[in-house]
Amino acid sequence: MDITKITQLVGIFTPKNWLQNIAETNVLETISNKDGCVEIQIRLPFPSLDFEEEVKTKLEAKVLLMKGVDRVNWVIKLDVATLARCNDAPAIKGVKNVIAIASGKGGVGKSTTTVNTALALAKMGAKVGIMDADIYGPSIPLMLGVSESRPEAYDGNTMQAINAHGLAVNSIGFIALNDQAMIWRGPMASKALMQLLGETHWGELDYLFIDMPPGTGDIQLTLSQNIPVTGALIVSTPQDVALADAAKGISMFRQVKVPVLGVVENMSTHICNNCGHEEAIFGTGGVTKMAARFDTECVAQLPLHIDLRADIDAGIPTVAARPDSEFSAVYAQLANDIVSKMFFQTHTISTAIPIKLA
Ligand SMILES: Nc1ncnc2c1ncn2[C@@H]1O[C@H](COP(=O)(O)OP(=O)(O)OP(=O)(O)O)[C@@H](O)[C@H]1O
Repeated sequence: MDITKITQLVGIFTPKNWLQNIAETNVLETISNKDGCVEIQIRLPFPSLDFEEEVKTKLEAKVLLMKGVDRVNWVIKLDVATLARCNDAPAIKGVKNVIAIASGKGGVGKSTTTVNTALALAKMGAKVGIMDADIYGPSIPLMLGVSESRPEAYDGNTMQAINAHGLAVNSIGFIALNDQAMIWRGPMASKALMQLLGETHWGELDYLFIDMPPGTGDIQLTLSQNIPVTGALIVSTPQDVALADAAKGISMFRQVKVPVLGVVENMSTHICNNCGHEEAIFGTGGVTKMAARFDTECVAQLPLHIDLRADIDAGIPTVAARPDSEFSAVYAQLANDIVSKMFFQTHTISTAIPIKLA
């Protein structure tokens, strides 16, 4: 059995991006052969469905054709890389990477996308958290079924994030009750949100999602400038009014040099629960066209469907409630695409000593 040949095959069956970066990613740890069993050890720098489908299956088939090989044993370890933060912002303690989820317009499904994508990533083996920074409607606790919980003190300076469906969660809604946050002036709101981010004990996280307040005003601009993000994901419906605001969101992130990972088209079509008829009630192709105009892409399309709404209202988002549904598959692909895009778009850094944010 020729180990060099297997190493070459790893390169051949590695998807485009992986191939270019194979040396840099050090994906392949060791290959050994004992009594006809080839053991291939892989260390993945981000969770990847593509690896499983595009590399593992094809590679295994080829290796099994080699003389003297009768089985392949895979040892796949996930060791998520810490990626460069925009503007070299200081890290949040324990958090490797931060993804901001934003929308120009309210009510387009930003929080629904956040919880389902975060759950999909956690299912792929990553340690994931969500910070709900939506001062106008902090809905994450409700969507994850923990609206009655309150974070407890971790030490004198920090709060312990709440565990919901395996995600570490904190929300401005836990802290500012009775719509108090909505009436905060810009600087007050930004300060409170930065404090919440820095004074939460998140534990060890590979990815922290930030559910941003909708809009592109002072608060959103200050946050996108100060939160140590790796990338931002925009959510929009295909409706013209939402698209115009989503475009403003892209421009805002670009202005503060935050890479935009793409745009999710939510409520892409309406699927009738009775007859399955699909109708583009908000128009078609809007997000793809707008994204192309802004030199980015539509990364996922989710229909308007009663299950997505009902699951969220019951506090068990679809990815947790219906793991085998077609919606869960779309969220898994979305999670896969954004983490791989982030990895290949920027560079890995060593885990920096965090500086207190607040
Ligand atoms: N694809 C979908 N199918 C069915 N219902 C959806 C879908 N996406 C979102 N919803 C529902 O639409 C409502 C608004 O969604 P959500 O709270 O996620 O939007 P948002 O953009 O975060 O709102 P805001 O930030 O303004 O509070 C929720 O009741 C949610 O359950």
